[in-house]
Amino acid sequence: MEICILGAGSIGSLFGALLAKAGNEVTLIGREEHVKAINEKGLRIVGVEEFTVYPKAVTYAPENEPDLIILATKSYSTAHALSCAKHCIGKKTWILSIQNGLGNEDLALKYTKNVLGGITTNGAMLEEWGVVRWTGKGITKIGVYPKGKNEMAEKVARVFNNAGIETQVSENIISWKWVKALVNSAINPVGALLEVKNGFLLENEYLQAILMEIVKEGCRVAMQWGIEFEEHPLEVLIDTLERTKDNYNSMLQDLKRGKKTEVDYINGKIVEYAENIGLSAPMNNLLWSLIKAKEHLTQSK
Ligand SMILES: NC(=O)C1=CN([C@@H]2O[C@H](COP(=O)(O)OP(=O)(O)OC[C@H]3O[C@@H](n4cnc5c(N)ncnc54)[C@H](O)[C@@H]3O)[C@@H](O)[C@H]2O)C=CC1
Ligand SMILES: CC(C)(CO)C(=O)C(=O)O
Repeated sequence: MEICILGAGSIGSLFGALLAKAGNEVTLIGREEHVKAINEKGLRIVGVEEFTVYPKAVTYAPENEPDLIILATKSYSTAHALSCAKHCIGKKTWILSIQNGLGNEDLALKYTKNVLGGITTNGAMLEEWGVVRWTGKGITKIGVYPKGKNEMAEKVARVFNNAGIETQVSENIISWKWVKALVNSAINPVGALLEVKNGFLLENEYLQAILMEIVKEGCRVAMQWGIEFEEHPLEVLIDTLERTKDNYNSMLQDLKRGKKTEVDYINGKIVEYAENIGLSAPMNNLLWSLIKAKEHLTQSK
């Protein structure tokens, strides 16, 4: 399969490397320094598996129209990335988002109806230009966005599974995007504000109760939008905390690096969806504001 990774950073490079290793025609589209390192020395994966591949790497989307574009930028870069790559979104091209947050697939729908939604619990971190650490093996769920399944979703899942990316097809992928967003809406801002590992949020009785109330607030919004959960978000919350107890969450990592976070596309989106139907989401609103304030604090240092 001919695949473009739009936003080849941590998770995008990991998926691109595994897909290239399995013989797919992969083009990574990413930052100049990372692209230069890959073209000079190849893309090296360390951690869960260790290998080096030599995929095509460019800083600008090529003219050819791939079978699949994997959207792997941070959510705040999605709109710009799609506008830069619109010339390679052909009639046969499908776009799959493996991003956290809500709304990325809706942005892709502005360019094509061929959109797959996705979530992944694989972990990846760019260690240095050209080198990505696969920090944790997880599972990936994909499906026609917002709901449904078709031959392309099944085909992409086969290609991913053949490449060692454990993948399941869901007929209700939007519910899984919401489950991930609800879990992130609790773990990420609270862990970021307290600057603690995910495991502390689980062990501390006060914090566990607060996280559950945050998730319940988001659940009420989701259900008003007709979202039907295949697994209850509270169960996924506890499972995630147990599975990632040694992690500093990505929002805290972004703040530590003085970077923007994805809070606008997690807690911010939950507030937006609530207000669109006349509800309020006060806990998400408070966390959204606190993280925005902390972004200003860390970016001004
Ligand atoms: N890193 C991880 O373990 C996981 C990340 N995710 C999600 O996946 C998404 C990506 O996360 P990371 O890979 O960690 O972020 P990252 O910041 O490591 O990678 C994103 C890359 O996109 C590039 N980019 C931005 N705009 C671009 C454009 N217009 N054209 C080409 N490249 C562009 C950036 O330079 C950056 O290298 C986020 O939504 C994140 O929440 C989900 C699961 C796990
Ligand atoms: C699941 C979790 C919370 C793992 O840390 C994550 O997705 C993140 O850090 O963004």
